[in-house]
Amino acid sequence: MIFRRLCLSVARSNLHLPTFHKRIGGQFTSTRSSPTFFTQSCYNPTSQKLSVASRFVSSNCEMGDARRPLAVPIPSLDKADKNELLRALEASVGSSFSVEPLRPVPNPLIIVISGPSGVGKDAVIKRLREVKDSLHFVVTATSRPMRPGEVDGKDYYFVTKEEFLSMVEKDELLEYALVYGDYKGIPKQQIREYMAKGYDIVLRVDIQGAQTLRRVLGQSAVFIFLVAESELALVQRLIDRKTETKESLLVRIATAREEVRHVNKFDYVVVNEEGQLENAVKLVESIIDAEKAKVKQKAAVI
Ligand SMILES: Nc1ncnc2c1ncn2[C@@H]1O[C@H](COP(=O)(O)OP(=O)(O)OP(=O)(O)O)[C@@H](O)[C@H]1O
Repeated sequence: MIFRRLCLSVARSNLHLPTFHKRIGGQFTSTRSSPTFFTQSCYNPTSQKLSVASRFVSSNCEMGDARRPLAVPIPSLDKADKNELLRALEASVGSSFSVEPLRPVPNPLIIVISGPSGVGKDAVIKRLREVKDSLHFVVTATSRPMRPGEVDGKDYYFVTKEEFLSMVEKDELLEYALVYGDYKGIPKQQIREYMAKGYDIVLRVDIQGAQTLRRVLGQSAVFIFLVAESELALVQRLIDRKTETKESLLVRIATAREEVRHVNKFDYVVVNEEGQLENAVKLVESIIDAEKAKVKQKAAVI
């Protein structure tokens, strides 16, 4: 009888080998252990007897797999050495504890930062650059003249109108627009390259650009609308920047009035309050962190 039971155990164990999960190149694979690797026994609470199928897993247990008490002795928790305890627990549950991250690898994220002229998009991005290193800030191509202090290839790619139109022709831009008489556009190749390296991508666009990107990317990107605490604060900021003529100042103010109405097309709104740049940056960081922690990840394809 005992011999028959042992044979049954052995035969069944070949169908119920413990499965070990390994991750190779971002994919999960399952590997079955060799039947000689594993030792487990089964406790029969009714008879108080142990039936041991040495060196094999027995599927002949009468209790649920996860909760059944096992014959592998677990040392006392307050006295045992941690490694010894871990080994005993592994033997009891039937597999070694994996060091693979339990969180799935997050997809690269595209973050679109937009808002009216003068609200502080550049200022927020400049600070984000300093505090968060997993981000790639896409360098926009523009046909507008360089402002004092700006660096070609860092702040923008400064190109002529002809060069810009040639990029449009070759479909090299994700989005482009004519803004206050100058072209601005986002090179696709740069995004692809950095997403492939695992970076999250930050795009800085005006409202017009954000609307186009929403059409192109839909819900596959995160859209953040930056606002000042009031219209007055925004105008004062533009005046203080001293980059505008009287005419362009008036155009920017009129445009800003229209633009704030588009806030409901964005996913998040962040107030960049006077003297509180740091708070705005922190909120943008938190938005990115929360998006990266989402179970259902966005998956942008450029
Ligand atoms: N929280 C803040 N408090 C005070 N000043 C700020 C704040 N944020 C930005 N500024 C200043 O406001 C001015 C406008 O900011 P910035 O140039 O970053 O705006 P922008 O949205 O990028 O404008 P544009 O779209 O016209 O390029 C700058 O002089 C900047 O230093």
